[in-house]
Amino acid sequence: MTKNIHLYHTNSPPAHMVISTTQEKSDDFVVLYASQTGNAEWIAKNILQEAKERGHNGEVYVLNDFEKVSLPDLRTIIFVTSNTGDGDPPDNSSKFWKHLRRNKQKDLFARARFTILGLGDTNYSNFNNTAKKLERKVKELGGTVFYEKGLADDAQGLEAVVDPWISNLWPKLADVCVQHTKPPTTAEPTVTLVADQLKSLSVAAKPDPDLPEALAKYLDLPNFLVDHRSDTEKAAALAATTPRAAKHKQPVESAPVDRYSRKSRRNEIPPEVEKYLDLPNSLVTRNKDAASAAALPTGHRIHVDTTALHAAKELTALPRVPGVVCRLVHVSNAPAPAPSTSVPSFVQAPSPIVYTTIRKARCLTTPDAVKRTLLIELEVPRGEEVLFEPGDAFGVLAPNEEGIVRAVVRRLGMSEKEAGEFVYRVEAEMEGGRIPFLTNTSNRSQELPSHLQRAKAVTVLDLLRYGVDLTTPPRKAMLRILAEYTSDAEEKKLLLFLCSKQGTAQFIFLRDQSPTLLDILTTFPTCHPPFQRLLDTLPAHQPRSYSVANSPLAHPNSLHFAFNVLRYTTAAPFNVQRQGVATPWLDRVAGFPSARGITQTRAKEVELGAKVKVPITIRHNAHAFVLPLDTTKPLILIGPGTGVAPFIGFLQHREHQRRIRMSLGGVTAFPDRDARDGFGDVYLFYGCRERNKDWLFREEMEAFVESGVVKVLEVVASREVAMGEEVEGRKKEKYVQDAIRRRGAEVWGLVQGKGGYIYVCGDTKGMARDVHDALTDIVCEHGGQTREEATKMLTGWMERRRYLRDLWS
Ligand SMILES: Cc1cc2nc3c(=O)[nH]c(=O)nc-3n(C[C@H](O)[C@H](O)[C@H](O)COP(=O)(O)O)c2cc1C
Repeated sequence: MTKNIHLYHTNSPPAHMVISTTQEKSDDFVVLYASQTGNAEWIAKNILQEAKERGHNGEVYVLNDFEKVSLPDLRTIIFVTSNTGDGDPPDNSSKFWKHLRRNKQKDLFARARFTILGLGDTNYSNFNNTAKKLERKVKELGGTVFYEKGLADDAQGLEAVVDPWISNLWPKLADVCVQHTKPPTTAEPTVTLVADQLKSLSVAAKPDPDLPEALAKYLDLPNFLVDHRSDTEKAAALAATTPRAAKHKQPVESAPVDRYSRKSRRNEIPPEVEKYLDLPNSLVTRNKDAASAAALPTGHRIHVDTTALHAAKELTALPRVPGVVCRLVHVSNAPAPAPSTSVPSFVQAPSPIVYTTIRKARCLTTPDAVKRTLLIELEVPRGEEVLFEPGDAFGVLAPNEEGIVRAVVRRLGMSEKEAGEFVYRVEAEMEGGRIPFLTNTSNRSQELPSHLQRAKAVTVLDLLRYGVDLTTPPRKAMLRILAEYTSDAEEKKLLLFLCSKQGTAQFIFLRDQSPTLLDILTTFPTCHPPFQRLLDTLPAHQPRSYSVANSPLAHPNSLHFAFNVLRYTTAAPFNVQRQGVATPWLDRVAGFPSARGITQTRAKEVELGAKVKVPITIRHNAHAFVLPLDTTKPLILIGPGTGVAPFIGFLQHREHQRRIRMSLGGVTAFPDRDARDGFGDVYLFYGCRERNKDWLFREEMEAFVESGVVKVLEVVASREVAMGEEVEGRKKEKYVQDAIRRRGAEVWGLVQGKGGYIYVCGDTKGMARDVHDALTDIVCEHGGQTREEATKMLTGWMERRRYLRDLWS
């Protein structure tokens, strides 16, 4: 049902009777957002909340809910949109975009003044394509821009653009939209630093046992903040500045240890109680994880250079403290959840979750390869139907690592019982003077972040395992919230510094260290946020997407996929071990030995039978990264590393199509052609580091060449080439784009002469751009076009879906 939001002052005529003038202020506004992984949603809701605090009336909707407002009647719109795929709009705006494509109303936005905040990533060549496209479209349909769009870059940290863009939005919004109440004075826009307080931040000389060796040499540099002081020294320094805070920060050495304190009670059961534990109805439960508690990860301390903090007299441009949104309500009569390996029901997936089993796992690289790549074959259970075609992807719903989950629980001071047995409901907060997002109070749960809206009976452990992202570096808003719960004045100041203008460089430096939530909490030991407050700002935990590497014609009930196991060490001098979420989990559940003890050769296969369940959700290809229907079209497949995985599916498919046609005696979908001529040439460009270590799918590729499915296979190995090495007077090829350039005349002939299709798949960092440049060169050289014409031609191929890319970073 269409809901008309109020567009005019109460004594104004209804919208459809009013001829708008550009000067006239609208009574309210809407924020329309599209978000794939939650950033745009979070920002959109925060914009609305702050606007309300500033006296504006407004509402927020996901773009696919556009029918809840009447688009032609909207007067002031703030769009916030991210991207997915190759500059494509997020899934939750697909209906809206379809509506725009079909729309016949040329003046759909004639009354609207609008602005756009785009969230993108410069690792992708179509940077912020959706925001740019949206702006063009809304202008075409009559909309006028009231504030220049902002294009934020996730590669640099969204905040660098988002924060100033939002700050500058307010006066512009006030020009076009009525402020019904006077905005309250915003709390704490600036923190003034007292010189004396800053002294306590200087570096002391005692080495920190946690400090990576490589860092030691920096310790004597002024202002490199690694705090080596003992707790006594710290407390003394603190007492000198803030007597109240010092009370909370007793030096460990001098504090009497109260073994019955709330804190020690959690991990230690007094011996006198121990003997009663096995009695039925004992009030104290044995902490089964007590023994392993010591083995939980402790988190890494992050490092911050405080030179700029010392130089600053004040901290400015601090984000406002985000509003309280989530409340955790204990559902007292709910039964404790049974232990389960299934994904909790509150988790929303784009398609129904299917529990597959791992049938086979194979390591595709040798133990000395730089990356470790696994191929996993999942079996879809009988009775479940998973329809897919080569080029589709699916999401794996892996939980956050259990050790990190438990360590966060411990760090937040929750007991095992509170976290694992108590059942909670996540509700939208109603109290504390918060201004609700929605005027219609009947469906308050919509104010919650989408990923928590169905959390009606959950445990804290399940929220931490499947609900929230614990590994993405924190947003500034998160640090701002954490500052509110930090008792030590120095730590608090440092948190505020990191979210301030003066701390911009250090915030970027912090992101480069890829800290997890646990690392942040470890770095700021006096920070004790309530768990529900973290729910307000932690991003949604996401299924991890993988391309299907098989054809349903070859393996109808299986899904194969290949991936690099993500484990790495951060750049020197930090050298911190990090790992991804889903790939180490898959590595473990697939039954391989741990990464440290890799012994298997690339040939080793693990047959697992039906032991392990992997929950998946199919994501159909929104951007048509699938084979063309006409099999006579030539294919140019470019996929270095695991980017080749979908092409293995393509080629299996082609192989089976050929077999089927042959077995039918050459009867094709195009009866005028003989089956043998019914398939276009296939060129496969593949890149690896060293052929004998990480040439993935080597046997398969060679077999495709043998059977004639692939006409040309080019394999380029980047680490087999020394700097500037030449062969026959030419630079030796290192990357796929080098081989593409060498075969430029053929590529041009296949695409332009025979209507061929180009597919590019893989990691975006540079590769997609380099391949794009090589293709531009080919069009110039072999097609006789200028660079500008070549760029236009490639854009045309993209629009006609003859040049397709499936990229990730
Ligand atoms: C699979 C994937 C594809 C993406 N494609 C693009 C792209 O083509 N262009 C771009 O500017 N940003 C791209 N991005 C970056 C997102 O727009 C950016 O990370 C944004 O912050 C995500 O916001 P959201 O959580 O609201 O979806 C992509 C991100 C992912 C994960």
